[in-house]
Amino acid sequence: MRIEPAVEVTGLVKRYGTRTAVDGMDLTVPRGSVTAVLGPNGAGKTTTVEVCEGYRRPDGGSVRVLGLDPVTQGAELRPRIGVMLQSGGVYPGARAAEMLRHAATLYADPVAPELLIGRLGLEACGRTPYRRLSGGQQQRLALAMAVVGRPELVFLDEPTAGLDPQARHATWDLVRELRADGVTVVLTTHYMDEAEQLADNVVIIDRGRAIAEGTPEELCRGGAENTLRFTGRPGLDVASLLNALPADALAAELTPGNYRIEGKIDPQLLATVTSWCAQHGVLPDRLSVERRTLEDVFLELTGKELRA
Ligand SMILES: Nc1ncnc2c1ncn2[C@@H]1O[C@H](COP(=O)(O)OP(=O)(O)OP(=O)(O)O)[C@@H](O)[C@H]1O
Repeated sequence: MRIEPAVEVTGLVKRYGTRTAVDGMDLTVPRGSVTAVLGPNGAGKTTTVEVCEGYRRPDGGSVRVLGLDPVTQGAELRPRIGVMLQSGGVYPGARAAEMLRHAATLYADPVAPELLIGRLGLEACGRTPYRRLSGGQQQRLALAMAVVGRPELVFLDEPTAGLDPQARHATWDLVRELRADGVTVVLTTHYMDEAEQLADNVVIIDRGRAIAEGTPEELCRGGAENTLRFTGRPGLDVASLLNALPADALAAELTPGNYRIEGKIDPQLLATVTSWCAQHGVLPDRLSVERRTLEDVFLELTGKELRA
């Protein structure tokens, strides 16, 4: 028997006036997984997630969330999902702890609000009105609100954007616990390490469609196993470097001053590169042999860095 995915988006189209924000999106989120949706600014991540949450009506295609249509069956769906929006949706004068306690009363079997307040380091701001919380505190409160009802499925839109490292790790731990409890998590993120750390499944989207999907390992497996990277002055003569390398090697200046060589990276190739650098008066300020990362895959597929 086919186990129905938590989210199944097929051929989704969403327009804002004449602008097509989502243009034939296919997205499947298996139950119990953490799925990270990665994409450059404006790729359509938030719009896709908002359609799944029932906040926006699709202009085409089909969307099923926990087997339900978010538009026509929203009332049935909403109590079963948790939503953390990028911003808004909150009365600015309400106090943090009151809001969370109130949210908890709306559910049959909520998580104790005090537990979440402790876990997310919000103890100091329980009596603070929402509008006076720092950006990071507002975000952690939004996360607490999203999970307080013990949802089956949680949507987190850039949950750790702008958080300090401690709050970021607290958020990651919470996501791992949700997953261990069988909760399905869909998160959008600009952080590759977040996707690598948390996601079972990564979907890369660009210009309103999914362009690649798989586990982080699967996505990184294609192409060369190792890369050699170095940082030097921008605009080095890559064609000349390529001439010095074995025929099957690739070299590119990925972003100004950041060079990458792919191929069979062995001690001989390393010596060739450093000798080329010496001949051209280049002292790399960083030189390393690394595995291909999600960032590389992303850059190859979209031609863009996540954060410009
Ligand atoms: N309410 C709106 N009205 C008009 N255009 C919109 C609206 N919301 C989004 N857009 C446009 O739709 C496109 C997709 O936006 P969306 O916010 O879904 O992308 P995103 O991938 O979440 O981007 P980001 O990473 O910057 O949050 C963008 O071109 C954006 O300018």
